Amino acid sequence: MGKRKIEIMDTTLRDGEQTSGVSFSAAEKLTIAQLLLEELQVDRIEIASARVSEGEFEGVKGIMAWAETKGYTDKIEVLTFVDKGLSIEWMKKSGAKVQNLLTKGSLNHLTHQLKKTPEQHFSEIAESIALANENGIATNVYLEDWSNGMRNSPEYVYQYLDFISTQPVKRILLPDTLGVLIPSETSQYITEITQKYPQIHFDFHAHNDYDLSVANVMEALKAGVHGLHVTVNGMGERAGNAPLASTIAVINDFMPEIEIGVKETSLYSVSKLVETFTGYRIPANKPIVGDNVFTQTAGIHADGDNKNNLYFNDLLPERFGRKRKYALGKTSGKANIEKNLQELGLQLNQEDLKLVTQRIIELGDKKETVTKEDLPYIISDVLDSHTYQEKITVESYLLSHAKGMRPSTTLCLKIDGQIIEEHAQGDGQFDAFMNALAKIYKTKKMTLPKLVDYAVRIPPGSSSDALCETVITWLNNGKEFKTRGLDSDQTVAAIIAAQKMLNVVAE
Ligand SMILES: CC(=O)SCCNC(=O)CCNC(=O)[C@H](O)C(C)(C)COP(=O)(O)OP(=O)(O)OC[C@H]1O[C@@H](n2cnc3c(N)ncnc32)[C@H](O)[C@@H]1OP(=O)(O)O
Repeated sequence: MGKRKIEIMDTTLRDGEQTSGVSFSAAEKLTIAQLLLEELQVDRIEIASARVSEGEFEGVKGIMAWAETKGYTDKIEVLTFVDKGLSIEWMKKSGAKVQNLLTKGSLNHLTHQLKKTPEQHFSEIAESIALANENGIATNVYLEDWSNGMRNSPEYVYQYLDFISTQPVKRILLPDTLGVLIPSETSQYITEITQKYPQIHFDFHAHNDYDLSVANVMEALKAGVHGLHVTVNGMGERAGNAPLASTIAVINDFMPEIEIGVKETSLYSVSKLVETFTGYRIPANKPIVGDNVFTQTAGIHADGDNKNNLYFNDLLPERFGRKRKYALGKTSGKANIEKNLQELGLQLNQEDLKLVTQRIIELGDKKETVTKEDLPYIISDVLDSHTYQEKITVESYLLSHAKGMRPSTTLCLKIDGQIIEEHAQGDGQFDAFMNALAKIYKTKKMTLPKLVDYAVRIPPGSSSDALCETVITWLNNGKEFKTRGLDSDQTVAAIIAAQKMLNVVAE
């Protein structure tokens, strides 16, 4: 049996823009429209609600001017209202050619919001459709609140469907407006409708209020719908719509009877672009597109991947233009570290690997993850520290930094088994630390090297809580040398570097 072709309609630019706080500029709408249709190759897009604003009008006009040059005008839709021709007038001026007319799919909404009878509503819908036709505009109809309509007023829904099936409409759009359906109900309602009206094209429009949008989409497809509405990153009013990326992956992996034309490899880049335009951050654990979803954290998983990719599933990151990562942290084992070393082209012997692993676990106790970019710094830090014997140790310290007061440090230093405590102020916390150190060295009649340079680096691509590397250049008896410290706190990293300096000089 041949595959059943399904239309994917992306409504990021209409329902996705109903995410609280999100508003696309006309230029952003055009860029996203172009990517959706040409890069991802979705079948149709809904780009605006009519009459919303001047900016929205300009956005639609811009997209329609581009669509004309490409022959895409019948793929681009605008949500309109039953409003005595106001929406049609707006569409005409903008150049849009397909209206998605918002009509009432439940008696509750019809009675309480529009305060009309079904007969009045149907007559006004027929007028809107006729007017659209006269103006060369095709019509799809939304049955708003259709899912509650099926639950509470099914006789009205069927009365509506009997009426609309006599009208020149292209598609009927069935929205679960409030995201209240569970999969078994979706299956039941859509099966009833598609069997009763086999000649009609139905789209299903899910919302994610119970996190059931993709499950409902699967049931809707099995029950015979011909199209689906989705948004990039699952954006949309309240909990959003069915997310494009997971919907596509689920269809490709679990529904071999369905054919879709969307390109999986472009899902991630489009998702990131929409994230940038909206400022609406993708949760790290969002399937397919979240930062963490292709990262193995547990040591046993990394080990299993070394042994025949035991912890892979069918969602291979490369399908979506992404790469698998192995996190470094307290749940790491040697395998995680080896995987990262391979990527960096580095090799360690077993003893050094153990030391580096231990250090990463210690760091993981302070910070959730250590990045691959941290690794070279950690290696040089760990391998440096076991090249000399520590004769002098910083036993404890108290750093203080308060508004209106000079930074100060209380320091306990252990020199040849003896603990000495000093307190000093300074221009910053590390300066205060060095001043306390100088006092101790003066008491012990020891010479302290001079600090000649202090450089702080964070590994490239790191976030604000990343490890920080401090490299200090010292001058001792006319010779310069460097020590480095690594920690998530900059002052602590400098203190680690200073402790190394004390031991280098003491050798
Ligand atoms: C499926 C969905 O997500 S539905 C989302 C639809 N999109 C939007 O609402 C976003 C765009 N909306 C807007 O910009 C504005 O609400 C407008 C331009 C449509 C109307 O603005 P206003 O005239 O200020 O009315 P307001 O927003 O207060 O109320 C909505 C009006 O639309 C009416 N309405 C509700 N559904 C429909 C419908 N399907 N067709 C026509 N009118 C409708 C309401 O009854 C109300 O009319 P009333 O003031 O006469 O009682």
